[in-house]
Amino acid sequence: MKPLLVATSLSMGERLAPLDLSLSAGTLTAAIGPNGSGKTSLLRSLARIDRPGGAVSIMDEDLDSVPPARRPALLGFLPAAREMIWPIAVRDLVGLGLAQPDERRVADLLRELELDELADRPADRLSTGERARALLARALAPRPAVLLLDEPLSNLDPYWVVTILQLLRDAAEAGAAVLLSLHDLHLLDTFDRVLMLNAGQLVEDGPPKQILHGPSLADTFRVEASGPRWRLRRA
Ligand SMILES: Nc1ncnc2c1ncn2[C@@H]1O[C@H](COP(=O)(O)OP(=O)(O)OP(=O)(O)O)[C@@H](O)[C@H]1O
Repeated sequence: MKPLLVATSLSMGERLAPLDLSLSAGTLTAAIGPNGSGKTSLLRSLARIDRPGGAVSIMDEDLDSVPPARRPALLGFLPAAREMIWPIAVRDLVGLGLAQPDERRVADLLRELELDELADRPADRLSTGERARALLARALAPRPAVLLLDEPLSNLDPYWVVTILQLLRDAAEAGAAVLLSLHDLHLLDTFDRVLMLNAGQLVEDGPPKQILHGPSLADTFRVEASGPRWRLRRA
Protein backbone atom coordinates (compact mmCIF):
# COMPACT_ATOMS: atom_id res chain seq x y z
CA MET A 1 0.00 0.00 0.00
CA LYS A 2 1.21 3.50 -0.78
CA PRO A 3 2.60 5.30 2.32
CA LEU A 4 0.63 8.21 3.78
CA LEU A 5 3.73 10.27 4.46
CA VAL A 6 6.84 10.34 2.30
CA ALA A 7 9.93 12.30 3.36
CA THR A 8 12.94 12.59 1.09
CA SER A 9 16.39 13.93 1.98
CA LEU A 10 14.98 15.15 5.29
CA SER A 11 17.65 16.99 7.29
CA MET A 12 18.22 19.72 9.85
CA GLY A 13 21.77 21.03 9.72
CA GLU A 14 23.98 19.29 12.28
CA ARG A 15 20.95 18.09 14.25
CA LEU A 16 19.75 15.50 11.74
CA ALA A 17 21.70 13.80 8.95
CA PRO A 18 19.79 13.43 5.65
CA LEU A 19 17.36 10.51 5.58
CA ASP A 20 14.41 9.18 3.62
CA LEU A 21 11.38 7.96 5.53
CA SER A 22 7.85 6.86 4.85
CA LEU A 23 4.96 6.20 7.23
CA SER A 24 2.04 3.94 6.37
CA ALA A 25 -1.61 4.24 7.30
CA GLY A 26 -2.63 2.16 10.29
CA THR A 27 0.79 2.11 11.94
CA LEU A 28 2.10 3.21 15.31
CA THR A 29 5.81 4.06 15.20
CA ALA A 30 8.12 5.04 18.07
CA ALA A 31 11.24 7.19 17.67
CA ILE A 32 13.79 6.38 20.37
CA GLY A 33 17.33 7.46 21.13
CA PRO A 34 19.43 9.01 23.89
CA ASN A 35 19.06 12.66 24.90
CA GLY A 36 20.20 14.87 22.05
CA SER A 37 20.09 12.07 19.46
CA GLY A 38 17.70 13.92 17.13
CA LYS A 39 14.15 12.72 17.96
CA THR A 40 12.73 16.23 18.28
CA SER A 41 14.68 17.34 15.22
CA LEU A 42 13.21 14.44 13.23
CA LEU A 43 9.65 15.27 14.31
CA ARG A 44 10.07 19.00 13.73
CA SER A 45 11.63 18.50 10.33
CA LEU A 46 8.75 16.19 9.35
CA ALA A 47 6.34 18.91 10.52
CA ARG A 48 8.40 21.49 8.53
CA ILE A 49 9.38 23.55 11.58
CA ASP A 50 12.84 25.15 12.17
CA ARG A 51 13.74 25.44 8.45
CA PRO A 52 14.52 21.80 7.70
CA GLY A 53 15.93 20.45 4.44
CA GLY A 54 14.34 17.96 2.08
CA ALA A 55 10.67 17.55 1.32
CA VAL A 56 7.67 15.94 3.02
CA SER A 57 4.40 15.03 1.40
CA ILE A 58 1.27 13.62 2.97
CA MET A 59 -1.21 11.97 0.62
CA ASP A 60 0.88 13.39 -2.23
CA GLU A 61 0.48 16.98 -0.97
CA ASP A 62 3.75 18.81 -0.38
CA LEU A 63 3.66 20.19 3.16
CA ASP A 64 5.75 23.22 2.21
CA SER A 65 3.09 24.41 -0.19
CA VAL A 66 -0.27 23.27 1.24
CA PRO A 67 -2.59 26.15 2.19
CA PRO A 68 -2.68 26.70 5.98
CA ALA A 69 -6.38 25.73 6.11
CA ARG A 70 -5.57 22.32 4.62
CA ARG A 71 -2.79 21.48 7.06
CA PRO A 72 -4.92 20.35 10.05
CA ALA A 73 -6.47 17.54 7.99
CA LEU A 74 -3.04 16.31 6.97
CA LEU A 75 -0.92 16.77 10.06
CA GLY A 76 -1.33 16.96 13.83
CA PHE A 77 1.80 18.00 15.72
CA LEU A 78 2.42 17.96 19.47
CA PRO A 79 5.56 19.91 20.43
CA ALA A 80 7.72 18.80 23.33
CA ALA A 81 7.26 22.15 25.11
CA ARG A 82 4.12 22.17 27.24
CA GLU A 83 4.30 25.78 28.46
CA MET A 84 1.26 27.94 27.81
CA ILE A 85 1.79 31.64 27.31
CA TRP A 86 -1.84 32.71 26.97
CA PRO A 87 -4.56 32.02 29.52
CA ILE A 88 -6.71 30.30 26.89
CA ALA A 89 -9.59 28.13 28.17
CA VAL A 90 -9.04 24.40 27.75
CA ARG A 91 -12.16 24.09 25.55
CA ASP A 92 -10.83 26.79 23.18
CA LEU A 93 -7.34 25.30 23.17
CA VAL A 94 -8.74 21.97 21.96
CA GLY A 95 -10.84 23.76 19.32
CA LEU A 96 -7.76 25.61 18.02
CA GLY A 97 -6.73 22.44 16.19
CA LEU A 98 -9.82 22.49 13.99
CA ALA A 99 -10.07 24.20 10.61
CA GLN A 100 -13.85 24.64 11.20
CA PRO A 101 -15.54 25.04 14.61
CA ASP A 102 -16.92 21.68 15.78
CA GLU A 103 -18.33 21.83 19.32
CA ARG A 104 -19.30 18.16 19.29
CA ARG A 105 -15.78 16.98 18.45
CA VAL A 106 -14.35 19.22 21.18
CA ALA A 107 -16.91 17.94 23.71
CA ASP A 108 -16.14 14.31 22.79
CA LEU A 109 -12.40 14.83 23.27
CA LEU A 110 -12.88 16.70 26.55
CA ARG A 111 -14.93 13.76 27.82
CA GLU A 112 -12.53 11.12 26.50
CA LEU A 113 -9.55 12.82 28.10
CA GLU A 114 -11.49 13.58 31.31
CA LEU A 115 -11.07 17.31 30.84
CA ASP A 116 -14.78 18.25 31.06
CA GLU A 117 -14.50 19.72 34.51
CA LEU A 118 -11.47 21.74 33.46
CA ALA A 119 -12.96 22.91 30.16
CA ASP A 120 -13.38 26.54 31.22
CA ARG A 121 -10.14 26.78 33.17
CA PRO A 122 -7.25 28.74 31.58
CA ALA A 123 -4.81 26.14 30.29
CA ASP A 124 -1.89 27.88 32.03
CA ARG A 125 -3.54 26.88 35.33
CA LEU A 126 -3.49 23.13 34.75
CA SER A 127 -1.10 20.55 36.12
CA THR A 128 1.63 19.43 33.70
CA GLY A 129 -0.11 16.13 32.94
CA GLU A 130 -3.51 17.82 32.48
CA ARG A 131 -1.92 20.31 30.08
CA ALA A 132 -0.28 17.43 28.19
CA ARG A 133 -3.73 15.83 27.75
CA ALA A 134 -5.28 19.14 26.60
CA LEU A 135 -2.52 19.70 24.04
CA LEU A 136 -2.86 16.14 22.81
CA ALA A 137 -6.62 16.67 22.41
CA ARG A 138 -5.83 19.71 20.27
CA ALA A 139 -3.58 17.61 18.02
CA LEU A 140 -6.18 14.83 17.72
CA ALA A 141 -9.19 17.12 17.15
CA PRO A 142 -9.12 17.36 13.33
CA ARG A 143 -8.45 13.59 12.93
CA PRO A 144 -5.33 14.31 10.88
CA ALA A 145 -3.95 11.72 8.47
CA VAL A 146 -0.57 11.85 10.24
CA LEU A 147 0.12 12.47 13.92
CA LEU A 148 3.63 13.55 14.96
CA LEU A 149 3.90 13.68 18.74
CA ASP A 150 6.97 14.72 20.70
CA GLU A 151 7.05 12.78 23.97
CA PRO A 152 3.25 12.66 24.41
CA LEU A 153 3.60 10.20 27.30
CA SER A 154 5.97 12.23 29.46
CA ASN A 155 4.42 13.60 32.67
CA LEU A 156 1.51 11.15 32.46
CA ASP A 157 0.55 8.70 35.21
CA PRO A 158 0.23 4.98 34.31
CA TYR A 159 -3.53 5.22 33.71
CA TRP A 160 -3.02 7.96 31.15
CA VAL A 161 -0.02 6.28 29.51
CA VAL A 162 -2.17 3.20 28.82
CA THR A 163 -5.22 5.28 27.84
CA ILE A 164 -3.32 7.55 25.44
CA LEU A 165 -1.56 4.58 23.83
CA GLN A 166 -4.99 3.03 23.26
CA LEU A 167 -6.33 6.30 21.81
CA LEU A 168 -3.39 6.44 19.43
CA ARG A 169 -3.90 2.80 18.45
CA ASP A 170 -7.56 3.67 17.75
CA ALA A 171 -6.43 6.59 15.55
CA ALA A 172 -4.09 4.24 13.66
CA GLU A 173 -6.86 1.66 13.23
CA ALA A 174 -9.04 4.44 11.83
CA GLY A 175 -6.34 4.96 9.16
CA ALA A 176 -3.82 7.42 10.60
CA ALA A 177 -0.04 7.08 10.65
CA VAL A 178 1.27 7.89 14.13
CA LEU A 179 4.89 8.68 14.99
CA LEU A 180 5.89 9.62 18.51
CA SER A 181 9.08 9.97 20.48
CA LEU A 182 9.51 8.34 23.84
CA HIS A 183 12.09 7.33 26.43
CA ASP A 184 10.40 4.38 28.12
CA LEU A 185 11.80 1.39 26.23
CA HIS A 186 9.48 -0.92 28.18
CA LEU A 187 6.58 0.42 26.09
CA LEU A 188 8.11 -0.52 22.75
CA ASP A 189 6.23 -3.77 22.28
CA THR A 190 3.05 -1.67 21.89
CA PHE A 191 4.42 -0.31 18.60
CA ASP A 192 4.51 -1.71 15.07
CA ARG A 193 7.81 -0.10 14.18
CA VAL A 194 10.73 1.55 15.95
CA LEU A 195 13.14 4.17 14.61
CA MET A 196 16.33 4.42 16.66
CA LEU A 197 18.41 7.57 16.43
CA ASN A 198 21.92 8.21 17.62
CA ALA A 199 23.96 11.40 17.17
CA GLY A 200 21.56 12.76 14.54
CA GLN A 201 21.56 9.56 12.45
CA LEU A 202 18.83 7.00 11.94
CA VAL A 203 20.67 3.86 13.06
CA GLU A 204 17.84 1.28 13.17
CA ASP A 205 14.40 0.95 11.63
CA GLY A 206 12.41 -2.20 12.32
CA PRO A 207 9.96 -4.08 14.51
CA PRO A 208 10.37 -3.60 18.29
CA LYS A 209 11.67 -7.14 18.95
CA GLN A 210 14.45 -6.69 16.41
CA ILE A 211 15.57 -3.39 17.98
CA LEU A 212 15.17 -4.45 21.62
CA HIS A 213 17.15 -7.64 21.14
CA GLY A 214 19.53 -6.29 18.51
CA PRO A 215 23.19 -5.48 19.13
CA SER A 216 22.96 -1.72 18.61
CA LEU A 217 20.58 -0.93 21.50
CA ALA A 218 23.30 -1.23 24.16
CA ASP A 219 25.81 0.72 22.03
CA THR A 220 23.29 3.49 21.45
CA PHE A 221 21.90 3.85 24.96
CA ARG A 222 24.97 2.70 26.93
CA VAL A 223 22.75 0.46 29.07
CA GLU A 224 21.78 -3.20 28.88
CA ALA A 225 18.85 -5.24 30.16
CA SER A 226 19.23 -6.85 33.56
CA GLY A 227 15.96 -8.69 34.23
CA PRO A 228 13.20 -6.07 34.23
CA ARG A 229 15.68 -3.20 34.79
CA TRP A 230 18.44 -1.45 32.91
CA ARG A 231 22.01 -1.36 34.12
CA LEU A 232 24.99 0.50 32.74
CA ARG A 233 26.56 -1.41 29.89
CA ARG A 234 29.70 -3.28 30.89
CA ALA A 235 32.84 -1.96 29.22
N1 LIG B 1 17.36 25.00 18.47
C1 LIG B 1 18.49 24.31 18.33
N2 LIG B 1 19.56 24.85 17.70
C2 LIG B 1 20.69 24.16 17.53
N3 LIG B 1 20.86 22.90 17.96
C3 LIG B 1 19.85 22.33 18.61
C4 LIG B 1 18.61 22.98 18.83
N4 LIG B 1 17.79 22.15 19.49
C5 LIG B 1 18.47 21.01 19.68
N5 LIG B 1 19.71 21.12 19.15
C6 LIG B 1 20.75 20.10 19.13
O1 LIG B 1 20.37 19.13 18.18
C7 LIG B 1 20.69 17.83 18.63
C8 LIG B 1 19.44 16.98 18.63
O2 LIG B 1 18.52 17.53 19.57
P1 LIG B 1 17.04 16.99 19.68
O3 LIG B 1 16.28 17.96 20.54
O4 LIG B 1 16.53 16.68 18.34
O5 LIG B 1 17.30 15.62 20.47
P2 LIG B 1 16.31 14.64 21.22
O6 LIG B 1 16.67 13.26 20.77
O7 LIG B 1 14.91 15.07 20.99
O8 LIG B 1 16.73 14.87 22.72
P3 LIG B 1 15.96 14.72 24.13
O9 LIG B 1 15.77 13.24 24.35
O10 LIG B 1 16.94 15.30 25.08
O11 LIG B 1 14.67 15.47 24.04
C9 LIG B 1 21.33 17.99 20.00
O12 LIG B 1 22.73 17.94 19.82
C10 LIG B 1 20.88 19.36 20.44
O13 LIG B 1 21.86 19.96 21.28
